Amino acid sequence: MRVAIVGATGAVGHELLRVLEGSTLKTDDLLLYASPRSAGTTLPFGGRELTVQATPEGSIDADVILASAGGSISKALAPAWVAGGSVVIDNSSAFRLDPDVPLVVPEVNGAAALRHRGIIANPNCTTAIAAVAVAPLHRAFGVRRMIVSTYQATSGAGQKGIEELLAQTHRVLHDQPAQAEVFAHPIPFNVIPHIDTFGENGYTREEMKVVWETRKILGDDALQISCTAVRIPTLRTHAEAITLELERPATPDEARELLRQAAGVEVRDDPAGKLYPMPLTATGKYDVEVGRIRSSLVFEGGLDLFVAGDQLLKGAALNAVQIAEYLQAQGALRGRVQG
Ligand SMILES: NC(=O)C1=CN([C@@H]2O[C@H](COP(=O)(O)OP(=O)(O)OC[C@H]3O[C@@H](n4cnc5c(N)ncnc54)[C@H](OP(=O)(O)O)[C@@H]3O)[C@@H](O)[C@H]2O)C=CC1
Ligand SMILES: N[C@@H](CC(=O)OP(=O)(O)O)C(=O)O
Repeated sequence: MRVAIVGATGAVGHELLRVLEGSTLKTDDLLLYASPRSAGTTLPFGGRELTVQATPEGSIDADVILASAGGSISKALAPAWVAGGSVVIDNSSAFRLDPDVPLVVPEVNGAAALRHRGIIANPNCTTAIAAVAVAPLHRAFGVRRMIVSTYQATSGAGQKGIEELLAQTHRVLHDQPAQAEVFAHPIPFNVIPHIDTFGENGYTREEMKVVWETRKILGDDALQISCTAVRIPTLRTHAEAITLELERPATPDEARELLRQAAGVEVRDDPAGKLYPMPLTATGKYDVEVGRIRSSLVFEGGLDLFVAGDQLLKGAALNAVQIAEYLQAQGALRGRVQG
């Protein structure tokens, strides 16, 4: 099995390398690609240093391509990768809403991946993290309406987001002005309700991704969703407050019990013991933390919860590798016959 990572030097790319090292995916050979400026640099994998190459224009000789170099690269190059016989698992938003492209969170709708035509899309990070927590509740109680407020880490904007938070914080602490480049405003000691571009309905694209992509993953176009997406000055891991109106009433105990059995979820819910989801505890974890589970004061029989999930893992790299692992476990990912 030959695996390639396109965007290996980025925030998601680094995590792809780490996740692959511990993965059950049998990787005989790993090829690393990035922009021409990274060509010749090396990254550690399996005790060796692998050399990064400039991403070629055409096909790549790999069975699986894990793409995390942005939407424009995926849009331009994925058709050639597929024509060359590779299965592409794409972290960008380029193909997520394409009806011919499965949008997959393995714990929720893994079987959809089997219907791919060469490309499988990895969801938006905020969406994937919410889906892991909400899908079991949707199956059991039927979610009618879902209201989400997010607290998104700076690494959601990639490596440059991390660098901007660190550099600006240093400047602010030394009484120097912080110049915003990556984010719309200085991010240290601030929260910014603006991620991606604003649409005509007043919602941002990040917020609408949560609406569109959650419906596709849960296979429920009737689901009513509203989201407010906010950038906060953390380095890593997105948190989300989620309110659910349910078709069939659920108690917090029923929800906790259900979520304890759910794949990819860690119930962390003992407020008296100061135990609840937080970026500090969820960072580096494969499971999404879910807690603060309580009866909604607004929707009778509904629920309020708080989740925290490492968006570079479950929101990107881990989910992508889990899709490949799922395909392999189903016998749907065989090494190509080399000609
Ligand atoms: N960060 C996150 O939390 C999440 C990100 N994603 C998606 O994953 C993708 C990558 O994001 P992220 O890792 O954060 O971004 P980064 O900015 O950290 O990394 C971007 C990567 O793309 C490479 N790249 C840039 N331009 C080119 C080019 N012209 N040709 C080939 N490679 C190029 C970069 O290489 P170089 O180092 O050489 O510039 C780098 O490896 C995006 O589509 C993003 O939307 C999805 C979910 C979550
Ligand atoms: N937009 C997300 C991360 C991301 O890259 O999302 P998408 O893959 O949908 O563009 C954030 O900034 O936190």
